[in-house]
Amino acid sequence: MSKLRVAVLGAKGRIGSEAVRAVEAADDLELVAALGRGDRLETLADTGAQAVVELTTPASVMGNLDFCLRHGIHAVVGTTGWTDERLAQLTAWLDNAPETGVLIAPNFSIGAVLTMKFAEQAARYFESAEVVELHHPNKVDAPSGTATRTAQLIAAARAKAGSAPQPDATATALDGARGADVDGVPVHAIRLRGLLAHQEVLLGGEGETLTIRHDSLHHSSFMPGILLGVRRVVSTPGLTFGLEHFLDLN
Ligand SMILES: NC(=O)C1=CN([C@@H]2O[C@H](COP(=O)(O)OP(=O)(O)OC[C@H]3O[C@@H](n4cnc5c(N)ncnc54)[C@H](OP(=O)(O)O)[C@@H]3O)[C@@H](O)[C@H]2O)C=CC1
Ligand SMILES: O=C(O)C1=N[C@H](C(=O)O)C[C@H](O)C1
Repeated sequence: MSKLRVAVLGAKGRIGSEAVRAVEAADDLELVAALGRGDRLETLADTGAQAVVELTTPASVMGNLDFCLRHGIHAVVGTTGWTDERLAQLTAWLDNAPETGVLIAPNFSIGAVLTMKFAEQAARYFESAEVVELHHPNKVDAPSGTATRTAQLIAAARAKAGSAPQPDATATALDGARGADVDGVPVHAIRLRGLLAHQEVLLGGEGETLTIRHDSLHHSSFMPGILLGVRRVVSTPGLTFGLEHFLDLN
């Protein structure tokens, strides 16, 4: 059977360089291009790439996806910075490329995906929910894509259950003291040398709290999810948001 032809964008970055090694090591995949900033995107078409792994920056991702979709190249996207406006633009591009698939995964690690799932399940049982994400200090965006998605899932679950607004008597606060407000869920971002990617979801009810914590200790934690995404996206046209859709979670 012929190997799936895969390219990595952001190939010299922290996660991109690990993804290059993971694709090279996979028996069923062939790395046909490993591109960094300034490299010609035409290389993707020239090398016959069938799927791209996009691991660049929020400033670069849209231009790269525009090129991929105009050339019918499937994409697995780990890059963060997704807004409603960006998703609408991507959906419009996909409408013109109905056979092409795009997976956007706020987090490729199984533990982080489960953290989001557990938080979503637990949200309606607690009065209070806050998210704390902790990352290496080289990260350019805050809060993290994972924390934003987690807060959105919590907020949607609370809204569906008819939960009351969260209790919070704060009357005065320094800017940022209560974190970023993501659909009514406070999200706090910590940047600390020595860390990689970590998250705590804190839930509070009468007389009890529940803390769900996940730690990515090495970029290798993201690789099984990236490889699964590549294998599945080529037969999944349209937009898939979240790796959970490619996992057998119920
Ligand atoms: N979904 C997930 O599970 C994960 C997602 N991420 C996300 O992936 C992204 C990358 O993270 P990280 O590796 O830490 O960041 P890095 O800054 O280490 O890597 C990004 C790389 O992309 C390069 N780059 C920038 N623009 C382009 C372009 N147009 N074409 C090709 N390459 C480009 C950068 O080059 P230069 O240095 O010259 O700017 C850099 O080498 C972030 O958005 C991060 O949040 C990270 C880990 C896990
Ligand atoms: O920049 C990172 O490192 C990470 N980015 C993603 C995010 O913003 O959620 C995933 C993971 O947290 C690592």
